[in-house]
Amino acid sequence: MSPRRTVLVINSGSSSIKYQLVDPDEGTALASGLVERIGQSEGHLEHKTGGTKTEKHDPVPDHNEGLRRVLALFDEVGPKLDEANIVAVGHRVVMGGQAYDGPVLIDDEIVDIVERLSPLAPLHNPANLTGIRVGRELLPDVPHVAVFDTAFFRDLPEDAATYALNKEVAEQYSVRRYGAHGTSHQYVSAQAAEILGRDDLKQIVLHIGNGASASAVVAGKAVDTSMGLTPLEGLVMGTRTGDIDAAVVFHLARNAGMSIDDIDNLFNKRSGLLGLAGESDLREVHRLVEGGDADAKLGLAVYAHRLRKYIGSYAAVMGGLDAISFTAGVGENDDIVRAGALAGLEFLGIRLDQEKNAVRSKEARVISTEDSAVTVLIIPTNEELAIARQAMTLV
Ligand SMILES: Nc1ncnc2c1ncn2[C@@H]1O[C@H](COP(=O)(O)OP(=O)(O)O)[C@@H](O)[C@H]1O
Ligand SMILES: CC(=O)OP(=O)(O)O
Ligand SMILES: [Mg+2]
Repeated sequence: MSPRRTVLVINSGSSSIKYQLVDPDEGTALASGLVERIGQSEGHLEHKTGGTKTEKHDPVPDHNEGLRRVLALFDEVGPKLDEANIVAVGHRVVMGGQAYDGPVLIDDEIVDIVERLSPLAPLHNPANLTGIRVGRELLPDVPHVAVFDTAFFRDLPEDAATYALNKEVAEQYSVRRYGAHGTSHQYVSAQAAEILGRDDLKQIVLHIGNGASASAVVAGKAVDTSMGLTPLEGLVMGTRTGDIDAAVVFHLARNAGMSIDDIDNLFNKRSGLLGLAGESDLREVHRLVEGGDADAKLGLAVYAHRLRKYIGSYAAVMGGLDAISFTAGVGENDDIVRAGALAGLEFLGIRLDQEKNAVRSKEARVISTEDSAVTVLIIPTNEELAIARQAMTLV
């Protein structure tokens, strides 16, 4: 029997680093963890392996140091990386522009390209790049592979990908809709097709985490998605506005004396649920709602309203709808958000089974009624496994 092969997957994100040591053949994680509160006075590092969890609370100044600590923890607690038979390191990269519809082996040129694309994912690509740089430095003898969030959306139909912006300006500055979270949308839509035993589905995937996006997928191909030039467009998110009239930018620049950077920061980091309710985490928002907080109640209503709007519009884009899948931190765990997103959509053939919706489980499952024309599912995403398997195709 050949020894077990593993892939180290690094998701160096906007505000955290998540990682997994994956067995791509078995589909299991041998170790996983995250670094949070990077740059704050107290950091949080969590490393899980073989049923044990190690936690640290030392400050983590930046992503570079965070990743070094992670690799040191593997050495300290295990599994030892030099004994893990790592055949590839897979890196999540949010923005790959129009160039990639699949994974690529990372060399210096790819590093340059990821850097040049940073203006199109300013919160994500610089952090992804740090992960790649430190990873290549500390693990120089294994191939490193970039798996782009945008790859699944590279071939969106032109009418969905094009903004009604002056053509010359759009072309000169690469302004179009690229989407994001594609690795998750691809993984979850494939799972839904497998569970339902159909490869011709018209389906909607709702990836609702801190960042949140919706996609419309027909027979395995993405035909629309809610994130655009950057991961700011679309759904209401933890701290991001999602869709907003672009004229709000002109208004604030002219009348509130805000600079472009101020407005960027406002839209990306101080808006969404945080801006409406004072909390970005749904668990906190629900706690406030239970206490009678009117801002939190409105925040939650705006959040659900946007989800309903996307479901309706994607049913129209696809000319029908067979399945809706909820995934990511909120989608997998929050029955109130799921019910709110589907409320009043019975006319589309969507009937949520309230009891099934309330069950807590880590398993993929159907939560619509037997007689619902549209099957509603919860499908836990596994971006790390999807990245590991894509990386394996190149090594
Ligand atoms: N039990 C839960 N109930 C409701 N929401 C939850 C629960 N657990 C996590 N969440 C939500 O999931 C979010 C994180 O989702 P995740 O997919 O991990 O996001 P990201 O990858 O963008 O960091 C949290 O901010 C919180 O709002
Ligand atoms: C693209 C994006 O929004 O990613 P995340 O949800 O990890 O912030
Ligand atoms: Mg995520």
